[in-house]
Amino acid sequence: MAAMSMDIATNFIGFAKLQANTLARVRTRVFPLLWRTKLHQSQTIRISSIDLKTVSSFSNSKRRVRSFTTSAATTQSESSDILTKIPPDDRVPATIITGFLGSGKTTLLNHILTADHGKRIAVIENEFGEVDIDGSLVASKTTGAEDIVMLNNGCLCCTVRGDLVRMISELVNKKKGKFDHIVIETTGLANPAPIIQTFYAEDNIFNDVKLDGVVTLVDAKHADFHLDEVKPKGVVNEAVEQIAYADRIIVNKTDLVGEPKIASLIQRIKNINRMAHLTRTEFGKVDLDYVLGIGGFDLERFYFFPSLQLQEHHADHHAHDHTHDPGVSSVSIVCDGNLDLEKGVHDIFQGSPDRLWGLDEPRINKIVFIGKNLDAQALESGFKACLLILHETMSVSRTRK
Ligand SMILES: Nc1nc2c(ncn2[C@@H]2O[C@H](COP(=O)(O)OP(=O)(O)OP(=O)(O)O)[C@@H](O)[C@H]2O)c(=O)[nH]1
Repeated sequence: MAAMSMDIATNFIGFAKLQANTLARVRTRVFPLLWRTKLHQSQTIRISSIDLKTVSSFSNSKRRVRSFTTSAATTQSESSDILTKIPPDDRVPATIITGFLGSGKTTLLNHILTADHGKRIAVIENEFGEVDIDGSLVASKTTGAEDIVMLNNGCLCCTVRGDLVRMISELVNKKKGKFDHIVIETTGLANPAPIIQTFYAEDNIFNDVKLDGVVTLVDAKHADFHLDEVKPKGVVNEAVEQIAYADRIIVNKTDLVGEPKIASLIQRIKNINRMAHLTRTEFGKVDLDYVLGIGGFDLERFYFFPSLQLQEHHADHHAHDHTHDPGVSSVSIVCDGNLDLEKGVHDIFQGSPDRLWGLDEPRINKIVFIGKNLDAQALESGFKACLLILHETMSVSRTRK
C-alpha cells in the first residue's frame, strides 16, 4: 500500500508504462522540483513498477493517506499491469492564473467571477507592489459571495510564498464548504514553478487542495519583447517560465496586432510548450470550461517536452535561490486630488469607468510602477505635475524584491 495523491498516482501509472530508462529520466528531471525533500532521502529507486513502492516514503509524512493498491508492485516486470483503486478526490480545486505584466490576468479573473457558472470562488490576489490595485478591480466585480484575499508587496514565487500556504490553510480551515474553487492570480513577474511546487510539497495544502491547472495569459502585442529579453546570469525569464508551465495558454489582446504576428507568436509558444491547450482571444473572453475544472496539473509533460525539462532545470535552481531580476522594483504612489488625464501619457493608455464612488468613500489615486531601475523621485514629481491641485498627502513607497 503506498500513499500518494491521485494526480500523482495517475501520472505514475502513465510513467510505469514507459521504458525503464525513460522512468529514470522522468524521475531525475521532475522530482527535484515538484517533490518534497523527503523523496530525495528515500530508499534507492529501482527502475520498474517497483518505483510505485518508492512513493510509500510519503506515508511517514503528516499527509492524509490518498492510497492506491497495486497487484504488481512486488514484481520487477516493466510491463506489469497495475490495478489501481483510487479513492474519490474531494479536495478543493485551485487554478493559478499567471502571465506577464498587463497580459490580462485581472480581466480574465473578472470574466470568471462575473460569469454564470454557479461556482463559489475564493480568490487570492498577489501584487508585486505595496499598494493594492487589482484587488479593488476584482472586488468591484464580485457579488459578495466570494472571498478575496490580498497578498501584496511581494511575489508568490518567493517573498510571500509562506503567506500563500498560510492563506490557503486558513481558507480551508475556516471556510471549508463555503467555496468550491480557489483562483490565484499571481504577479506578472511570478515564476510559476515554486508556486506549483507548493501544492505538492506542503502537507497543509496537499491534503485539502489539488492543483486544477495553470492558466497563462500571453499579451499578443508585447510577448515577443518579453520572451526575447536577455536576463542577467542566473535569473530566469519569467515570461518563458509562465508559458512552459501552463496547462492552458490564452493568447490575449489579439485586437492589437495583425494575423501574421499572432501566427508567429503561436508558433513560438508551441516551441516552448507543445502540450498545453492554446486559444486566442480579446479581453480574456474564453469558455469557463477552458480554464476551470481542467482536472489536474499535468506532470507528465515535463518528460515529453524537452524544452520544459530545460526550464525545469532552471526553475529547480530558481526554487531554491529565487531572486527576481535585481533591476526590477516597484514604486507605489497614493494621494488624493484630481488628475489632469491629458498629461503624462506617452504609451498605450486605456481606462474604463468602473463603479461609482461610495458616498463617504475617500477619492484616492493609486498608481504602481513596476519596472527596471525606477527613479522614485522622478516618478513622484512627474505624478505631482499631473495633479490639478497639489495635495500634501501623497505617500510614495518603494520596494525592491
Ligand atoms: N486592447 C485590449 N486591452 C485589453 C485586453 N485584455 C485586457 N486589456 C486591458 O489591458 C490592461 C491590463 O489588463 P489586466 O487584466 O489588468 O492585466 P494584468 O495581467 O492583470 O496586469 P498586471 O496585474 O498589471 O500584471 C487593462 O487596461 C485591460 O482593460 C484585450 O484583449 N485587448
